[in-house]
Amino acid sequence: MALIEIRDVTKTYPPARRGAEPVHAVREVDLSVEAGEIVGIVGYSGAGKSTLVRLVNALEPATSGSIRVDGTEIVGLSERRLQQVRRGIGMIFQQFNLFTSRTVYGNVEYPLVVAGVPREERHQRIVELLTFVGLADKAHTHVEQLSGGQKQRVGIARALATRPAILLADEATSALDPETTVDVLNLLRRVNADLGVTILVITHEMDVVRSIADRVVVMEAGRVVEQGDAFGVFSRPQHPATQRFVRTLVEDVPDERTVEAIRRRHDGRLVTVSFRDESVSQSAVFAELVRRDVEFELVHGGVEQVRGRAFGHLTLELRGDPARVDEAVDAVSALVETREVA
Ligand SMILES: Nc1ncnc2c1ncn2[C@@H]1O[C@H](COP(=O)(O)OP(=O)(O)OP(=O)(O)O)[C@@H](O)[C@H]1O
Repeated sequence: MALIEIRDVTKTYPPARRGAEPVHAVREVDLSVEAGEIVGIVGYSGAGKSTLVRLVNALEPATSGSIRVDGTEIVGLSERRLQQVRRGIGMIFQQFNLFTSRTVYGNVEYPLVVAGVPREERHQRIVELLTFVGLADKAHTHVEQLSGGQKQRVGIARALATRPAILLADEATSALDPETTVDVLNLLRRVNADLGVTILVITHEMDVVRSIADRVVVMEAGRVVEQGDAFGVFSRPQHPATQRFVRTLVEDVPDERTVEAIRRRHDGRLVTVSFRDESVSQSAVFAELVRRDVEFELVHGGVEQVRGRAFGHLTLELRGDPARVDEAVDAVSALVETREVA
């Protein structure tokens, strides 16, 4: 059985005032998360991501449906039992939510004190955690003196203190600069690989999902509109919301207006080459062109990597002897998906 099983879950908030409509924050969501996975949940603001996370860690009750965490049904569970379930779930936030008046040590110690861990054992655990997140030398620094990236490391150490099986990261890198984001994502990857923690990453940044998620779940207006393994979702996005997200990373095939603009500067034959299979490299495609003396220029698009596999679309202008260009297009079409641009 999956570590987290969400079945037909709906969360409806009552109308804010009389005569207003109720808010359907999460609607009929089905989602399974296997132990050891890193799952990225993406969606624009208001899609229902944070609400879904609050339902999973039982900060709020679902209106209907079933949520099982490690086999325990949490919908309708008593507060006392919910506390036990919550202990198995760590959480990190965009704004870190640390105690600013305490030291790094004090922040990581807090959940251990709450869990009743004796002082000596607490100390060992804190040293171990701070070493793991690379802050052993900052134990006695006040968190307000730390950089954003360091604060999130403290957040991660604190979230892991009681050895949860699940870590929920709600926009955990959204307040960080790109370089620090990479560091924190690398740390999360180690949390997953070395400690076996299952991670749910909630974000509106596709780049974050691309670099860390095994599986992607796309939400819109409270619903899960698409989900699948990361490469599949990135290389063949089906839902318009997913397509919009993927376009934030790589350009799609050119639309009509783009083609018009390209045509103003390029009168050669235009072909879009789509990379959706890691076994074919760009250089293999280019070699087919070069071999036939076909000159080519990249006029639109780009290729990105997800977990080491390339995806994306390149629109090329091809010039040369027409028969050789035909031959080259046939050869390239045998390798990858191609499309003539009218
Ligand atoms: N406590 C609440 N009471 C009423 N409506 C709420 C409450 N919490 C969230 N909502 C509404 O539910 C919808 C989903 O919000 P949610 O915060 O889950 O979205 P999100 O995808 O996490 O977006 P963001 O990243 O902006 O937080 C929104 O329309 C929001 O206004």
